[in-house]
Order: sequence, then C-alpha cells, then structure tokens
Amino acid sequence: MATLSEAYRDLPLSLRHIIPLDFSSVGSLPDSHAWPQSDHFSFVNGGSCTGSGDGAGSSIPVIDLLDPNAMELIGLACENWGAFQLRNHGIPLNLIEEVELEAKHLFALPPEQKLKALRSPGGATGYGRARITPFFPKYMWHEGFTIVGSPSDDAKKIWPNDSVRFCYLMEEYQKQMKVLAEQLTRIIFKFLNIYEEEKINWIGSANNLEAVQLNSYPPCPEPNRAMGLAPHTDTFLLTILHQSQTTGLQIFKEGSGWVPVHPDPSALVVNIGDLFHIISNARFPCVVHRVTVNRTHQRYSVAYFHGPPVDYVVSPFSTTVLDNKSGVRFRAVTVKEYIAIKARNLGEALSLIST
Ligand SMILES: O=C(O)CCC(=O)C(=O)O
Ligand SMILES: [Fe+2]
Repeated sequence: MATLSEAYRDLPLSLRHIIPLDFSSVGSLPDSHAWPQSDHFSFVNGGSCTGSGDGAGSSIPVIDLLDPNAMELIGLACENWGAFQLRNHGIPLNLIEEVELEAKHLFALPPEQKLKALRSPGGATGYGRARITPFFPKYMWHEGFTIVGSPSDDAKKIWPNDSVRFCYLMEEYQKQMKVLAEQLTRIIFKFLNIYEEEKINWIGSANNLEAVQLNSYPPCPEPNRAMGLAPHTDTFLLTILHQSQTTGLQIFKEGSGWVPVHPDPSALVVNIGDLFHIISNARFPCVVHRVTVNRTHQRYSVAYFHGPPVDYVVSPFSTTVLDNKSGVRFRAVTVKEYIAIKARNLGEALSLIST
C-alpha cells in the first residue's frame, strides 16, 4: 500500500507533532495538553460542534448482521446517524481480545522502546501522536500505532527477536476485517441502489486501501480539561472500531450534541467516512467524533479503516443525486486526491470539493 505513504510523504510533520508525551512521568496536566473548558470546538466542515442539547440520553442503533432486515436497518442507521453498533459480525471474539492484549503490551512498554518505532516525519506507519495533531492548538491525551499492510518492519524495531505473534495477529485481524468491510460496503451500495459494474467491481480487490490504528488513552490527572482525540471525521469509506470496556467515544449528532457510544463487548462500532458521505451525495451525514479521557482507566481502541483503491474515482452516484433536491453536492475526486486534500485541510476538505 505504497500510495497511502506517498500521500503523507509530500507533507512531512515536525517531530513535535509526532513524539507523544511520556504519560508515566507527568503528575499534572501540562499546559500544552490543557484544552479550553468550553464544549465548543470548531470543526469547519460540519459547522461548529456546540454541545446544544445533551446527547447522553440517546445512542446509536445496535444492529444484528444476521437480522433478515439487516440491509434496511444498516441503511437507515447510515442515513440517520452515520454510525451503528454491529452484533453477530463474524469476527471471532478471541481474535479481538488477543489484538487488544497486544495493543496493551505495546503501549505498556517504556517510552524509549516505543520510540524505536517512531513514525518518520513523512511516514504513514509506526508509533506516534494522532495524525490530526497539527490542526489543533493543544496536544491530545493519546498515543497511537499505525499499521498499513504488514507491521513487521516497525514491530522488529521494538521486539527484534519476538515480533512474530504481534505480526500474525495484526495481519489476521486485517484479513478478517477486510471481509467484513467488503460485506458492509456491498450491503450499503445495495441500499443506495448502486449496481453499475464499474462502480462496484473494486470490492474485494487486493488493492483496496486499509489501515489499522491502535489507540491508547492513558489515565489523565485532569480529564475534564484534556482531550483524548479531538473532533474529526474518518477519511475512507468506513471504519470498523473495537473499543475496550472504557467509555470515551462520542459522536456529534445535529440537534442532540455529543452522544456517547457505550462499549458493548459483543459489538463493533461502524461509522461511515468522508468517501461514503461523498458517494451518498451527503445523504449519509459525515460523522464527527471525539474521545474523552478519564482519571482512572487507560482506554484502548483498534480502528480498521477501509476504502477503494487509490485510483478509484469517487463521486455522488446518480441514484443518490436523483434523491437529493440540491443536485450534485461534490465534484469527482480520486481517492488519492482526496487523501491529499484531507491531509492538508482536515475539516475543510469536504467543502473544498463541494460544488
Ligand atoms: O478510540 C476511539 O474510540 C476512536 C478512534 C478514532 O476515532 C480513530 O482512530 O480515528
Ligand atoms: Fe476516527
């Protein structure tokens, strides 16, 4: 998957935007990590995310993939929320648990060992701060590890003689997630009445874009003034997320404010990314989400991002345009072009391709 790396190589980050804090060495919240107390964070494309209303009472739909009405339920969840929890998803729970355990081992290592696999300034993979870091005035209470394809090169830097199990589990996880992501993509395309061969023949291709992001949010001395992961949308078509049993993930819903996504050990969280927002001609909302932190529990999550090959041209499908009174909302872009626009503009990327 050289091309994801290519998009990022043109836009090198400075080391201060890559090297995470040594969380174990700080007893209080450094000013660099203290966010404004207000619940108001501007996110240009989606307007600003004001906490109008208390979303705590509502929640995203929970859908059983084996339900005979799964397609309709998933489609409606995409339209109303852009996200849902998925049960009976077919990914073995022990594989998910083992991947979470590997993430815990990795993040529990001393900083000097994790830093051996530090993401390079123009690189896509390895250990480091969230890629959205440069767009915000304060740092997030977060550390991550990104995998594109085989994690072997990075893992060997951390465990020169002992990386086999980590690599096996991460590759197996990607393999199984790919199958699920393709199944969900087919279901959602069907819901949108998209059947044109050239529009769907990439599904199942070996060149599809995919990445795995291991996330860790250490316990925080002042959780109310810190931010785990700042408001953002995911770039690709869809994200399938496993979260550990610690709350923190919230989705912004127009009219409701920040809605928590409660951990459910039997479910995976699915949210649509920018590319589905474009393809659906904005019929599916673009899902702004963030992560809060807490004082006592370290939180972990494993995000799997999936999208079409980089040369695929993304544009609103004719069926979705017919449904939308405002006509075609976005110009056509290749996946590669959109990734580059997003890497440079984050929340403004969608408005830059709006018609
Ligand atoms: O940790 C989470 O629950 C969300 C992670 C996330 O949004 C991401 O990795 O893009
Ligand atoms: Fe995300």
